[in-house]
Amino acid sequence: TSESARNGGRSGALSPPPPVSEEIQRIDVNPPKGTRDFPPEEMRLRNWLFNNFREVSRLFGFEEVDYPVLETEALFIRKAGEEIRDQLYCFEDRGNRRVALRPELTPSLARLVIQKGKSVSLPLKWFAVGQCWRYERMTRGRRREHYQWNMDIIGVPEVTAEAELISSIVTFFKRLGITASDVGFRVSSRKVLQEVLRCNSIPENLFGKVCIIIDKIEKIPIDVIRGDLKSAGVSEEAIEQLLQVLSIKSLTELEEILGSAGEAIADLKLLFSLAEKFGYSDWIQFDASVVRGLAYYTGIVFECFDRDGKLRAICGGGRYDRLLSTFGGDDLPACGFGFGDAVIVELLKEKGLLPEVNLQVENIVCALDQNLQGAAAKVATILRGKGQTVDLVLENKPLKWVFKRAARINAQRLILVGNTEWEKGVVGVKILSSGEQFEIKLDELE
Ligand SMILES: Nc1ccc(Br)nc1
Repeated sequence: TSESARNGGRSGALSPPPPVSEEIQRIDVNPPKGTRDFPPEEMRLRNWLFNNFREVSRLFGFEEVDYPVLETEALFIRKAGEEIRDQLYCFEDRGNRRVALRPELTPSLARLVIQKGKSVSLPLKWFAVGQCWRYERMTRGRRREHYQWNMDIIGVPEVTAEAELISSIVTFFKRLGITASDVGFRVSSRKVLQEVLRCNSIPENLFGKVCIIIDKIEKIPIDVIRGDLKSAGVSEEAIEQLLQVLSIKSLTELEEILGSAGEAIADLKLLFSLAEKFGYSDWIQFDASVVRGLAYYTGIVFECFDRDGKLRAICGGGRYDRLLSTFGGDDLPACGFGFGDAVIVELLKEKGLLPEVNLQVENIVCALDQNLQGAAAKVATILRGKGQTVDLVLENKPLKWVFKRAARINAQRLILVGNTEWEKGVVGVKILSSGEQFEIKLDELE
């Protein structure tokens, strides 16, 4: 007919086939460079990890918060030469606003605390698990996103806050089977550097920049460190004193050099005595070379390392008492940590501690005849109403197929809805592990 002729010989077709030149190109089905998909198995491991983050946070009485992954770029513009700034995933949006995918969560926390102002009572104990981003120009194949667990205490100037945070991380490690033989915390205080800079009349506004330069001390040659410090405006004498304090190996030695009057010594001595009370003395050690790579830390800083020395820092944190005022808010004492989702998984693999997180369904429900699909749906609904997990077979499939699916989803029992049984008000049950088979009344199902 003329219609079928118009449709390339296919009668009834609604529209002509696309002209050959508009063939649909297959899109790249991989996620964007540096990002990950989480298919079911990977998502089960991620949920297991994040549930441990959340359970520890709950044990410590922390409240969960969250913020947009997209923030104004200004929140992350700091002039201390941090890597996190160099790799900011920033762009101009369609409203010509400068925005950025957050590289960390702490500035968002500071923004929300300022926004809440006097309406929140201190101390705040907040936690978040959020995706953070970076954009590295030369894509060394490194990831551009990861998830970070953060716990922060706002409003507590005492070192008890830092001691509590380290305790929460130790609690997390213990839950996963990680011990003080596997990992340790290197602890110091930036007040050590602050006291050296003050003694040498180095302007306070250089403090952040000096810390960022010193944080690279194990990654770049010492002469480059000296050069960078000199260019930043630090005197030769101050540079030598800085490098000297960084090599101090004990609190006793530190006290000899700085004297016992300074805040740095007092904070560190209190932290180590609290560690004793919390029961995690075996997990922490003083290490004057720890500065951490974020400009806003002002006091205690710590990072967790694997004792085999194979991995990057597992987590890190510290006190940041002056962050809020950098956003125009009133300063509040604050401390917190960030714990990424990548290195910890590498550590668990190393230690053989990755959990078996298999899919587990209690029931697979199947109609033996197509006319019983409604009955099967009713059985599934009854079970689900009792809190049972149910995989309902949605198509007319042979039993062989059903048994294969039952095995794949690791179902505990197969519920068969057949005509004869249904007329008697019962269903067939097969316990898949034992093969035991029986009938049961609908209202006795549980
Ligand atoms: N800050 C940051 C963000 C994303 C990744 Br991956 N690593 C560090």
